Amino acid sequence: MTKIAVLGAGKIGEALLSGLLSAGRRASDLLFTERHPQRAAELAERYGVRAVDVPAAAEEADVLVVAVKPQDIEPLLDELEPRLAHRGGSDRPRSLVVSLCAGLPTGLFEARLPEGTSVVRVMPNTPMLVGEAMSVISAGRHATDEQLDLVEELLGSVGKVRRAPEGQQDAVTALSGSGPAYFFYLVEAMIDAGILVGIPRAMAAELIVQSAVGAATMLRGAEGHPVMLREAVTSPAGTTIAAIRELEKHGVRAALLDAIEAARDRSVELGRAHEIGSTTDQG
Ligand SMILES: NC(=O)C1=CN([C@@H]2O[C@H](COP(=O)(O)OP(=O)(O)OC[C@H]3O[C@@H](n4cnc5c(N)ncnc54)[C@H](O)[C@@H]3O)[C@@H](O)[C@H]2O)C=CC1
Ligand SMILES: O=C(O)[C@@H]1CCC=N1
Repeated sequence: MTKIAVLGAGKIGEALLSGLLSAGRRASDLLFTERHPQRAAELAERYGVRAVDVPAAAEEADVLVVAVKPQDIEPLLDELEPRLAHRGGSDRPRSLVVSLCAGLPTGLFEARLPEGTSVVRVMPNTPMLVGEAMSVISAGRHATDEQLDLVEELLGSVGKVRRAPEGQQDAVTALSGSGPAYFFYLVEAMIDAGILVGIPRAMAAELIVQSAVGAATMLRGAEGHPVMLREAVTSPAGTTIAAIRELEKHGVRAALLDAIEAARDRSVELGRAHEIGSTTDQG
């Protein structure tokens, strides 16, 4: 069985470990590294997965999933490079490197890791925790079709997967990578509105969350385009159109366009901060 090591077990790293276990992968086929010992101990206890250091991960794993913040990538690459070079000298195939890092191009990994290292860039999202991730994958220069198939299979066990050219990854990051946060933000604001119109918080939360689940299920089903679904809720001289007028007046649609464009731009900036010779802020 393919052995997978998650390098950096924060929010998305944990979501991946948890999702792979729920999908039936054996704990003994998973490893992780985590620089905070207390966090490492908690996760090892919770999931029964072994915490190791980077050299052990590079030695044992077939797939190395990089899940540290883009700002933390440099020291990790420094640590990984000699280990992958060492493994390249043995009979075993070199590990496949899968990056989940927002903004970082496959070219960065290829430039910093031993010549010929296969890299796949992935933008997942946190619904991976419940087997409902949306992941978009792009091959680096040396990744083979078989390696891309392997990554697709891995991520397919924790949600939906699409392939896209790497040039689209910054936009993808802004849409589906960050996307769950926009929905959580909306739900939070709608619950507050429930309080404003006199509904107790717990009940407001139940009404809104179930409406979100129902709406998402309809969107995913055969029912059609979001405009048609919205029109079906919007009665002449009714309540919904009164609300929509306010949303339009407050520029919510324009705010979403600007927000997603800003997220795309930030992803590009995170990548640029790691260009060779760059002195720009990496935060
Ligand atoms: N949180 C999200 O919704 C998504 C995050 N991502 C990407 O995933 C990556 C991780 O994001 P989060 O999980 O949110 O961040 P996080 O900060 O929760 O997790 C990163 C973890 O890596 C550990 N770490 C840092 N350097 C390390 C090293 N050298 N060795 C071992 N462990 C190390 C940190 O202690 C931390 O626990 C980022 O690059 C982000 O762009 C991608 C898609 C969605
Ligand atoms: O906010 C971020 O930078 C990460 C990438 C996509 C979602 N979370």
